[in-house]
Amino acid sequence: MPLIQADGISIEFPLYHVGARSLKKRLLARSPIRLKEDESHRIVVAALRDLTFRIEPGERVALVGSNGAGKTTLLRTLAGIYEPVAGRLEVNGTIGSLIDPGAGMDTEATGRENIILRGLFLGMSESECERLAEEAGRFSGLGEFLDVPIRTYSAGMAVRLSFAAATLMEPQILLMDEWFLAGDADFIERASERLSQLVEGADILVLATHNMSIVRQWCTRAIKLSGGRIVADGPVAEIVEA
Ligand SMILES: Nc1ncnc2c1ncn2[C@@H]1O[C@H](COP(=O)(O)OP(=O)(O)OP(=O)(O)O)[C@@H](O)[C@H]1O
Repeated sequence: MPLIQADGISIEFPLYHVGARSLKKRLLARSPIRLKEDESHRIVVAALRDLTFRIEPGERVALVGSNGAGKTTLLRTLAGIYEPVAGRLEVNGTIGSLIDPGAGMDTEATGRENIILRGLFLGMSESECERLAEEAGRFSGLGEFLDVPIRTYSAGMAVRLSFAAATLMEPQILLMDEWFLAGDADFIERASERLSQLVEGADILVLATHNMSIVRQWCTRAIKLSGGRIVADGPVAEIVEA
């Protein structure tokens, strides 16, 4: 059964450039909450602090909170990109991740090659992968750029390809950062039907966003983060003011 269970998870990022004692002292004096010294005497950013929650099948969860609250860090942690320094995280189910465009892709390979590699990794046949790559190319509108290395893509082109790649599979758990919902109007219009299918097909949605109308439209529950902690968790109507 798809499920996310987090028990007291914390994420810290070491700031390697802070060597000088005077700078350390100044940083710690200014921000005693988010910045701290770890046991190896490194200054670290406490990005997520002691989070405990459980997400069951059928739940569509919005991660809300101001800039730097920890939303993207939590999404990346659920995707397995970051490892908690403390606590226990269990994520059961296949994951579809619309967090960082181009993540998990080979930048030297072309868009087509990346789609084919992903399909093969998912156990599809070569001919099926070829067909999906064609379809992804059509859908993303990349045209001849489908056959050039993705390191040459613009940010918008990388989003289009990542979106097409993510919709090739039907994940049980869909993790999404709101800027995947941004982009040029023409693409969003074409993508919206596919996005709805993707969301509807997933057992669990976790979406990080600042856009409260998207939260009301898509989500059933909201987890509000502030300073890396959970400060509220409940039905959207309770957490998000009208
Ligand atoms: N790679 C990193 N190295 C150091 N600090 C980081 C890193 N990634 C995030 N942080 C810090 O972790 C904290 C949480 O950042 P995060 O990007 O998760 O916030 P957010 O809620 O997604 O913000 P926004 O709404 O601005 O996207 C911030 O203090 C940020 O500076």
